[in-house]
Amino acid sequence: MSTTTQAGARIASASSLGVLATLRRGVQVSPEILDGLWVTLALAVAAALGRVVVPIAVQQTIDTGIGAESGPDATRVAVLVSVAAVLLVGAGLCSALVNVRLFRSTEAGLASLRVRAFRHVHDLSTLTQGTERRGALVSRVTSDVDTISLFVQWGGIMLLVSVLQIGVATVLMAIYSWQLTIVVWACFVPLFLVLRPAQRHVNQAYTDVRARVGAMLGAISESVVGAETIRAYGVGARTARRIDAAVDATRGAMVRAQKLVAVVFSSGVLVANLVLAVVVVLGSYLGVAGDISVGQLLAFLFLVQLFTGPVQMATEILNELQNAVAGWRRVLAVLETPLDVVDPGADGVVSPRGPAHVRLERVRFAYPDGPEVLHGVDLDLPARTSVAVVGATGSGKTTIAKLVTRLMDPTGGRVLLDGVDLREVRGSSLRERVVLVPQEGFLFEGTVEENAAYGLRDGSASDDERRARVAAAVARLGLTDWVADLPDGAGTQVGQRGESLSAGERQLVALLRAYLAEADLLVLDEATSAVDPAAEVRIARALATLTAGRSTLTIAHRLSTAEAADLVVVVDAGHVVEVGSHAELVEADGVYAHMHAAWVSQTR
Ligand SMILES: Nc1ncnc2c1ncn2[C@@H]1O[C@H](COP(=O)(O)OP(=O)(O)OP(=O)(O)O)[C@@H](O)[C@H]1O
Repeated sequence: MSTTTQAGARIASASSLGVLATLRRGVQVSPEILDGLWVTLALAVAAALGRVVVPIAVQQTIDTGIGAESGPDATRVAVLVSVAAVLLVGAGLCSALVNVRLFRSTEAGLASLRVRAFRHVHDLSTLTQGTERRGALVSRVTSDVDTISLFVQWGGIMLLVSVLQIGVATVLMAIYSWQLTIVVWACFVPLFLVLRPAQRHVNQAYTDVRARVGAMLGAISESVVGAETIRAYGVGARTARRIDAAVDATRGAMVRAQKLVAVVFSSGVLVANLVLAVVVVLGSYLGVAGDISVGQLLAFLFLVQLFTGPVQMATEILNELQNAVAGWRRVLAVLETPLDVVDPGADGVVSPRGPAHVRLERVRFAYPDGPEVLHGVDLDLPARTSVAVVGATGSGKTTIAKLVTRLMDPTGGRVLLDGVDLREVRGSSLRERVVLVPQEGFLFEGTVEENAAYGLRDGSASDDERRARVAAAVARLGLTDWVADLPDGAGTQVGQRGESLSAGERQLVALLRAYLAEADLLVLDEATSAVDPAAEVRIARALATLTAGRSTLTIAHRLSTAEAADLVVVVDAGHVVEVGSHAELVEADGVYAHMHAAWVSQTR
């Protein structure tokens, strides 16, 4: 047994790009974030410049107003204060505008990122989706995008303003006293050097946090979806323990990340206070020596605070940045996961409607990371024929059905629809011609009628048309009595996932849906859930009408279905071992004949 390829791409836990490459790629994916960036930047520069108004005003007021050589000059003080007030109001306005503009552009960018990530998740085959827990996948499109939004709207602008503020403060400080400026930088440079490796640890810690949050959401959503089974088997305590462990792991990861951030933050505060003390002492000496005026020293102290503020904030910004980069990496990993079932789109062949003929040629298949489960299957399913696939559990029947409906592609060989490889058929055309009716059709919250109408291909049909077509299908499948007996007829609510209906009723809705789809080939995974005899008769009658004159491939769990089929295909451990009519196969006295004999002796 040799497997050359494997089906389904795995969704990586995170993209492997570095911080800058992640940001660059993130912006490429959501270019709306950059909309009007230059104006926003100009406003941010104005807002940052506004921050030095106070130190300059203080210095000017003291040195040239109050402490003027010719005595205090009240007019000059008044002018200085008025100009400073106007500039401060202007800077405040710029700052508000920056926030509004950033909020608008990032929300637009992130909304489109969410939509794109969701579409991509949707386009991934069920096989690829299955490589990650559903809840964790949802968290990539929701909470991971939120972390990006937090950073871009707050951290991003703070980063920008901080860098500008440090630059402007440095220039002004150097004008007042280059000696003290060197001292300030000399104290902060080591801090920057320490921050760099710390940043890598914080980065790792936040990647861990995002992964744990995803795992936690996965565990929680699984326990909500599987609530009935959990209750039925009384495994609530075990499930609770699993969730507790996931919550605890998330808490642990967060605490670890926050501890790192706290250490970095405290060292920033410590250095900032140290610098202020050093500047006061050295500044006093320089003042006595006549190298700096009182106004300049006071202004310098203000500037030191302007300088240290962003440096301390840098740790918090770093925090947000790491969180955002970790989130961005996880979202990008989804977008970078290649589609394994690629729709050729407009380049694809439009398969003409009419009786469908399917051929499988040397089809091989292996699930991701699994052994080969189909070993070179050859099969011819003529048009307008009802085919029943039978075989032991795990023999590969469902796998064949998924390949014929192109929920996944074979890892070897090809599946042909009217002579054309399914990989070359346009997705919309394939969906029009081939419909899979799963054992348990998923019902959406809504009415019986709305759920049946999911089968309709014409999305533009009006409500009245839809209602009329559903009613016609109900009549055609002989379900008028059943619908009339429902509490609100076709308008009866099915509840979440159809849980207000019985298993048999859910099957009827699924059959209505399949009938409305008007497919040329129906692939039916026969329901195994037992229903009462009356429902059984109703389902059988509806099925007979649904399949009449159509090509059908049924995964038969009951041999009565095989008895009624035109052709029976027997699958055993990934090989097709017999093909023929029921009578022929019984006559041949092979695998099928023995299965049938065993079944007859048990049931009749
Ligand atoms: N998603 C999956 N990932 C990995 N292995 C899988 C997956 N689905 C099925 N398999 C394996 O592939 C083999 C064939 O499975 P398949 O579902 O086609 O069997 P089946 O004949 O339809 O069985 P049943 O009658 O129980 O539905 C089995 O060994 C099964 O364990």
